[in-house]
Amino acid sequence: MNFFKMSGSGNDFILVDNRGGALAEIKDIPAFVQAVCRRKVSVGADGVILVESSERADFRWRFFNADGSEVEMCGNGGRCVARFAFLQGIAGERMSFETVAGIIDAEVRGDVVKLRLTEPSALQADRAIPIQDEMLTVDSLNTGVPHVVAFVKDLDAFDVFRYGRALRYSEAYAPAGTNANFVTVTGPHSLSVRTYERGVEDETLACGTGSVASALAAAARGEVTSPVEVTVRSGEILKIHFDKIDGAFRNVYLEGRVRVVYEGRLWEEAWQDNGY
Ligand SMILES: N[C@@H](CCC[C@H](N)C(=O)O)C(=O)O
Repeated sequence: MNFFKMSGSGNDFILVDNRGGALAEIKDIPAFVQAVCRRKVSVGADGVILVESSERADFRWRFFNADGSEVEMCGNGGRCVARFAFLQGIAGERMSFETVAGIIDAEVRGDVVKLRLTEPSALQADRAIPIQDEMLTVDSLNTGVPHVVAFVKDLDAFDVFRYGRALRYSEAYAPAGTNANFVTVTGPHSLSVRTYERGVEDETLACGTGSVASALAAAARGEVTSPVEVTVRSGEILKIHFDKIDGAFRNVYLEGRVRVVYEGRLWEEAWQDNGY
């Protein structure tokens, strides 16, 4: 099975063109995803992206987190799949693709990809969530997948794993759970963000929809205005553009660099008997 390994600002993915049935022999796709995403004994990735045919857009995708869960959307994965589709001749520089969250428009310019995301949900501000013996105040919104955003003073020293995991499994967000973003505002158009991702169950080096959620939460507080540059854990910068119309966020774009790491052929040993 041929595949690409790509990185969207540090969020890394395995991409397979499944339009011709490359995965037809795989009976349990979530188990396959868990196996190939396992680092050190297989390819290793934060998720797997399957490109399939669509009657409504240039293609449709299925997006799986590393734990095998299939979710509605992924911003960095969406940027990777757009460049993949362009490089593979599946779509031109401007394209649209179908996701569970809705149709996403994308534009590829060299290694920079810009997505127009679906409309975000209304933001719910200042909810106090109990975490062991403390309360953490968060904003929440859905930018394709669910996110909470907490503003913190010392982002480098912050225990993203501990608080992120507690929020992800908090009863307040059950049963779906949530991704959790920790944010410091660094200027009127800039933020630093660290994200604990549901389905990876760890901090990742970048999260596109999380960066967007963070920018919108900061804008709702009047701390930033569009465009917003978000520095993610990898050190790369994601650019977020949006309009704020009567208090609601519209025309939300996510832009940044996408790297093709390698292309190759998966051997069966990549997903068989490697611990799953
Ligand atoms: N990394 C992604 C988000 C992927 C999905 C997320 N882990 C979830 O389960 O909601 C992004 O770049 O947006």
